[in-house]
Amino acid sequence: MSSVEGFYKPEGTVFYNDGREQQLLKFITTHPERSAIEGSPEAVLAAIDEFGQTRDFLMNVGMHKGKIITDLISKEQPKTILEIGGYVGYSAIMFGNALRKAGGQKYFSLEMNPEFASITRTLTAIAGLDDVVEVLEGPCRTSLRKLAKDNMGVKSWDLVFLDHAKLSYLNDLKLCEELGLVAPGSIVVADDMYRPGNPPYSQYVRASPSSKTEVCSPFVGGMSDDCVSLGNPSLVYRTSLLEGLEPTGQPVNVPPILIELSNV
Ligand SMILES: C[S@@+](CC[C@H](N)C(=O)[O-])C[C@H]1O[C@@H](n2cnc3c(N)ncnc32)[C@H](O)[C@@H]1O
Repeated sequence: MSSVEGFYKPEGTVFYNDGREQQLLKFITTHPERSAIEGSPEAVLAAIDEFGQTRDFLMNVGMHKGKIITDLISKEQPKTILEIGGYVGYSAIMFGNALRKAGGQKYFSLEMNPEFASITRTLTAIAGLDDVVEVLEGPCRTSLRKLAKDNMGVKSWDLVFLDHAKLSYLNDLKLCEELGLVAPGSIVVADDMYRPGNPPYSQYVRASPSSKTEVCSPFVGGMSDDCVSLGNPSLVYRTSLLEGLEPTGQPVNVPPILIELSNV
């Protein structure tokens, strides 16, 4: 399978955690342009894209969908961004850079795989963003509780980017709501809303407080157990679906609706 010029290699059946992430790290740290890459988020992103285009597919948000979100960051000027699902740091570098340019302060990236978290730390340091981007390693539900407890100077997050296990989006958004990490004024961006799609998530962010309360009744006001979150049914989102291209390019028969933007 060959890649289309400017696009990543096709995804394949096995598409991560098969050694390619370590190969990416080596590719960047031994890159012939290494001295030019140092301290430049744009050059690190270009080198990651070069790997995706010439060596192996990477499950990054990619430059096309990424631009939708960097434009949003420039427009909305969040001070804080929380990302769930960091992988090797592509989105943390792209959005952490946009956050810094917009005058923001803190980008937290939650990643449960220790090897991926370590690669993100190394690549964000090479990009010169280690003062902005902080990686929290471990399952996100543990990290979210830690963030809420420690406060980190941030009560609720201005922008939350969901890009981890799609089936967990809704339960983890509800935990963010319960913990007050998502509150009025927050923007929630959810990736991959067409492929593979996420009907329970989409229905929830469009539902009225009364219908959400009805579903939770009689437990509203109580906290969830460790596994299942009830959320905060009183929150109302203004929601829109945005179109973007996958890093591999867009197959003609797949509608390109990929990102869901929800303002509380
Ligand atoms: C699609 S990748 C993220 C890509 C990244 N946002 C980017 O665009 O560069 C999804 C990541 O979420 C992580 N992940 C999945 N479930 C998680 C969880 N419960 N807690 C933390 N990380 C999780 C995976 O290990 C994987 O690295």
